[in-house]
Amino acid sequence: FISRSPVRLPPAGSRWPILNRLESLTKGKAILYRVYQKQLSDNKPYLLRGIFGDSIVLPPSMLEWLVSQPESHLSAKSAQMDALNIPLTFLRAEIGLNPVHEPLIRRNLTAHLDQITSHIWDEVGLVLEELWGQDTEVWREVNLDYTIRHVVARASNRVFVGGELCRNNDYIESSLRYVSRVSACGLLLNFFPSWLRHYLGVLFQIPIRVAYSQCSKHLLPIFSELTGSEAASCTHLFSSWLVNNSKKYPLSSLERTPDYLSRRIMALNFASIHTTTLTTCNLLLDIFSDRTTASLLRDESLVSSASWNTTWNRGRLNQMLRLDSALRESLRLWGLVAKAMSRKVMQPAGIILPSGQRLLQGTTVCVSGWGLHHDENVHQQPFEFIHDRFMRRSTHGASPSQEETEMGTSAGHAAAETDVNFAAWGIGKHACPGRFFAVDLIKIILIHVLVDYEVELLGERPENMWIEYNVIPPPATTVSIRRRKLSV
Ligand code: HEM
Repeated sequence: FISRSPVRLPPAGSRWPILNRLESLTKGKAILYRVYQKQLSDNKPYLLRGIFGDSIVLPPSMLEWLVSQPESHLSAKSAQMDALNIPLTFLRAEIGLNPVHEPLIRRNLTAHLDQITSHIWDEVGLVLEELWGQDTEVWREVNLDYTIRHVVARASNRVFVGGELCRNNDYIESSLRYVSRVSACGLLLNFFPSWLRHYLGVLFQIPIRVAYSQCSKHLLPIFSELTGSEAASCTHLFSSWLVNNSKKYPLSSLERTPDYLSRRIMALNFASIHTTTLTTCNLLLDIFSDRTTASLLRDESLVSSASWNTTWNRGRLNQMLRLDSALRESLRLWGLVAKAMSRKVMQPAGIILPSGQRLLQGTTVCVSGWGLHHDENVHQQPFEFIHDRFMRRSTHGASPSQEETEMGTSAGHAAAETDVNFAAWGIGKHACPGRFFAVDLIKIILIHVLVDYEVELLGERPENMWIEYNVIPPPATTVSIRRRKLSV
């Protein structure tokens, strides 16, 4: 039986929409988990009301169906554009509507990771030294979110725009301001009805415009130079791939101007800085809350340093199976996808779910990523951080082959792998294209911290914060650190 009319779905929390929205502010985790548990037995979709908008949570059994739907039926792009009001906050809708930077991330960035590993290694070392210092005697208290955010911004921009600009403080500070203003304004606009957002958007855009103009002061000359030359030469920089490929992709002449190309770099900054910072902070908090884990991971880093010396490539990073597993485990516990794989119904006639219910055009659907990642039928002790949970074959006997190591594909699950029980990167064709870069960058940051610094163990893992259905490490968390003495 297929229902042709939209069906009223059971609400995920209280029956009163307003109470439900307010509840979502503080009880997002509980609501998502409860819905998931109910869905394991009743297999029904639920209506999830939130302060930033409503969506339908599909049962885990419909995950594969969700992934298999074409973009013309269930659109990931439109859901992303709506969630952050991208046409208003990115200032130019084309950047979101025509995301040519995505194939460049998939092809060029991922293909060049081997060559850029050593640049990222150097940059992370430099910026950590600036922010965490070189004093081997005195302990100092550093704010984790602030310092890691700067490390991520510098190292990412080393690859996006090169060594000179990434070390320009004004550019990095303006980029960080741009990124946080886009997220804050994008989310805040969701408080208002859609007809009002367009008008309010003009006001909300002012601080974003100011931050962008501060960034573009630095970016425009780079793109003017690159677009003026025959072929942008540097093969390791995203900005040159963008210019070299701008004729290949369907870009209007306007979109090929330095201004639009600069805006694409800011879109990359937006995609990479928050996500990578929060993931790195979560991992650091997980590791430094447990003495044994911290010491096992440090030992692994030291063994790697002893056998690879100064060589930095992906083979080296992929061999650090313990660190790889710890990262995947931290993403499982705290992944930014508590509400995962949001998609918007595009067809005017709506869409019919496998359960026979019809959802109207414009509805947003998702799955409970939090439930999926904490399902005890899939993961034993799902609320515990077990750093070697995903450790691959070499520890259980056979060593992975050289090829498997280099590809990061030896049996088990590598941190960047997607699968139906792991939604931290999304699943299917919209799975995060920057995940291979992000994983390498996070590992490099961790190795620097483990080898170069002493970090005082945290008494217990600081509680993460829930803001509606989003979970983040507490931004005020500090850790006590000092530089390690060089062992002679
Ligand atoms: C630890 C860091 C990161 C996490 C946890 C993360 C997570 C995600 C997730 C969950 C999605 C949505 C997938 C979906 O809807 O199915 C996504 C999409 C995306 N991410 Fe990442 N990401 C990270 C880093 C990055 C970096 C460094 C870049 C760029 C270099 C990037 C670029 C993108 C882009 C362009 C998309 C949109 C893909 C599409 O819609 O087809 N991400 N990411």
